[in-house]
Amino acid sequence: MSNMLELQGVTKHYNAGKPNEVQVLNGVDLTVKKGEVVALVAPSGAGKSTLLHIAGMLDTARSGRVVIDGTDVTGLDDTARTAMRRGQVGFIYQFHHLLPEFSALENIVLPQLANGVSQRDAEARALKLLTSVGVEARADHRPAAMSGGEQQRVAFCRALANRPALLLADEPTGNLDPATSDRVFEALMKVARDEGLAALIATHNMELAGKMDRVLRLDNGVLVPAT
Ligand SMILES: Nc1ncnc2c1ncn2[C@@H]1O[C@H](COP(=O)(O)OP(=O)(O)OP(=O)(O)O)[C@@H](O)[C@H]1O
Repeated sequence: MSNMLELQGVTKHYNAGKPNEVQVLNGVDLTVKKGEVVALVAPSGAGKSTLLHIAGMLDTARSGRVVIDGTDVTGLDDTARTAMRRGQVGFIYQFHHLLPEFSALENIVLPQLANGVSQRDAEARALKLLTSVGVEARADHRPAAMSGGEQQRVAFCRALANRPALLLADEPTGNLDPATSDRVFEALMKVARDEGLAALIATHNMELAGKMDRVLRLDNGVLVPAT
């Protein structure tokens, strides 16, 4: 299996050099292979979001290397990083961030149109994704007319709309009740498997973490296998 995401010796400090300096990442090494779903667990404030932002090129490390699908993105300029992110990375957050004035289907179609896909192909892809997570009956609903679990499944479809190779998720089921969280997670795993994604999923839920291929814990700024 090929490596989709590699972090080598990644460090991150906030307010570097100031009295309120916070050292969050102290040399993170990580490899996620194509088709592998990895759980990231840690107490609140340990640096999970920081790590996901660096892995997804939304933030930069102080030192170390980030390699996505064989490309070292560490030294890329903003334009190249944005292009790489749009093409390769899908994000899901705790809150869905769907566009409120558009339907579920349109929320998944729009990022594809922005990427040059035809309306017809974008709609076909959107419907296929909605069907695979069991919310195709809500295709014409706006986010406000869907349940939290449905909204989150749509957000998941949107993250996958442009066929990213890497999925990064920050507490994707953190806002849902346990039964809904399980359902959304099962859908997420199924599609991740079907599409051969590499995924790094931060969660506080150890039961869900245990269903992934590997569980890593962020401990004092480094990643260790969770026991
Ligand atoms: N822009 C910033 N400036 C200064 N400190 C920051 C900044 N962003 C995050 N931090 C600090 O860095 C640490 C890690 O934050 P981060 O959001 O990555 O943690 P987390 O593990 O995702 O937490 P949670 O589970 O609560 O979301 C925290 O102590 C936080 O206060």
